[in-house]
Amino acid sequence: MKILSAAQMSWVDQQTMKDQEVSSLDLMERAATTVFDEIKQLYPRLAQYTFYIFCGKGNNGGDGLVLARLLDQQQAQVNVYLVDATDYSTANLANQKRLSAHLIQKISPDTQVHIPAGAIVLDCLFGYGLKRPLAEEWRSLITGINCCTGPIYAIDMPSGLLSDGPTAAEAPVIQADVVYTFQSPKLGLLMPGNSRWAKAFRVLDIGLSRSALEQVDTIFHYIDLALLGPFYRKRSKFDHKGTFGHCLIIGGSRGKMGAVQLALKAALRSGCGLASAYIPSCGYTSIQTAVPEAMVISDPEEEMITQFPDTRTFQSIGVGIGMGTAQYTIDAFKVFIMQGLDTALVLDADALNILAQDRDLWQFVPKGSILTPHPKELSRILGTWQNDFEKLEKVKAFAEEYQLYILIKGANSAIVTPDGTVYFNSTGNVGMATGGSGDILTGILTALLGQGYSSQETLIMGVYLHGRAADIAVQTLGVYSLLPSDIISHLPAAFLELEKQS
Ligand SMILES: NC(=O)C1=CN([C@@H]2O[C@H](COP(=O)(O)OP(=O)(O)OC[C@H]3O[C@@H](n4cnc5c(N)ncnc54)[C@H](O)[C@@H]3O)[C@@H](O)[C@H]2O)[C@@H](O)CC1
Ligand SMILES: Nc1ncnc2c1ncn2[C@@H]1O[C@H](COP(=O)(O)OP(=O)(O)O)[C@@H](O)[C@H]1O
Ligand SMILES: [K+]
Repeated sequence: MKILSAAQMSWVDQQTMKDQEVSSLDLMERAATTVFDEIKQLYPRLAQYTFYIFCGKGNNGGDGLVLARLLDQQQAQVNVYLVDATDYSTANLANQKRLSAHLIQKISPDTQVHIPAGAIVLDCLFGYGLKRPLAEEWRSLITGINCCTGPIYAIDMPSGLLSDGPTAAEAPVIQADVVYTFQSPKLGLLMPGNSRWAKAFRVLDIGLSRSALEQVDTIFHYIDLALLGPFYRKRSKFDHKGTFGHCLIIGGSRGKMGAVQLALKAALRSGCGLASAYIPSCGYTSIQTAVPEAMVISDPEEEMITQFPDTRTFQSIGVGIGMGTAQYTIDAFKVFIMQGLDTALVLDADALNILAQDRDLWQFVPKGSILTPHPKELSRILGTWQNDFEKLEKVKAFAEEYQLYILIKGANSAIVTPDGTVYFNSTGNVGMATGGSGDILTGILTALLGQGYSSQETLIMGVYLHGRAADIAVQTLGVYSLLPSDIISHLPAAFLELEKQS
């Protein structure tokens, strides 16, 4: 799914009116009705609820006015607070007239509101039309709304949050529990720094012109199952273990051997033909026992890796998890990386930490390799950033300079390719915030790369399935109790969904 900017949304909006011969008013009715359907599903007995609907002067406010009419028709208690203006949009004005006047109360940006307990707030002050951060005069209204005890649903965007650029931490912005955004996710909804304003969002299909959506050119994409379908490979009857690659996980140190176990199990659940590990010798028995399907080569040293194996017979190599940064390991890793390998690697954890200490090493990392840093590892590599948008630019520049694929891990993990394309993940949940989740991802990615998927395909598919397995798992286990190993045990269900869709 494409992620569109405000300007692109506006263009698609205009094209839709032409292509489908509908008016702005029709489109607004359609958009607001999709939100109304969602709200009705959440609160089937609408007549028992009170809604506080805050409307601006543009089309986002127009959506709010339509919603107010639809809710009023279902006997919900409706209170509309409309910002007083002289320049309402045409569709906004038309919808004011279609609503009983006694429901509307005019307010100004500095009005202080008090929302009673139990009321539901619909935020329709500003959508993608917000051009710059809201001025100070809006603070009292926004703060009043944010102080409500009930849920806040934002229409299209939380008001005050910019769709395409950074919003200052201290800016007045609505803190939405759920954002119902139209047709395409907006960048502002995906950035971790904006999470207190957009706690969750849902993309609602409002039937905008397919051909217009296809024509829009963007570097930003949102990963869904449809994106994986075209490159997912079905297996044939005569395939054998040699077809699916021999993957190697290099990592582990005394006390951190579990990382390698998790990665191996995840690799085996992700379809590799053969899986091997290279580890310090203290882990030999535990790995052989815990993962009988895997083969183990051990370093002469007990506690840490002091030399790297000959990797020429492996189709893919994942390096760094649980590996530690003992000087012997650092020295051995440097020799390994400086030999000039011709296979793309999956580099995580301590492999990244070692590389981060010596910028001269990056030139030796094979082109097309995959880096999977979490935020701390990323800052060790790139230094600091002012906001998520600047972080993304820094990652893009680095990915291009060294021709690498970089995954910025977290909620809505972002894949950045060497040509500057960015894919945001749509799966995953906070239950994954437990040590070990990343080791599993390394296993999945190494297995997919070894099966011949390109680095880009590996990342799109691996990151999606990793999160999807966790999403399936939390349906029965919940976010508090989810263990990284539960992600592995639910990988089959995630793969089955993909198999069915393809
Ligand atoms: N295809 C679509 O995308 C559709 C969009 N619709 C709605 O229309 C919205 C966009 O409508 P508009 O373009 O009218 O924009 P908005 O309603 O988001 O806001 C625009 C108004 O806010 C003012 N404004 C912008 N920045 C400001 C600031 N910093 N301080 C004070 N005022 C500011 C503008 O001058 C303008 O009057 C979408 O977010 C969505 O809710 C739907 O009604 C129909 C379908
Ligand atoms: N709140 C969250 N929502 C979605 N995914 C998450 C969340 N927190 C963590 N994850 C995912 O879990 C994994 C954690 O990786 P990482 O921090 O490297 O863990 P570790 O190294 O301890 O195994 C990443 O893939 C990340 O995207
Ligand atoms: K809004």
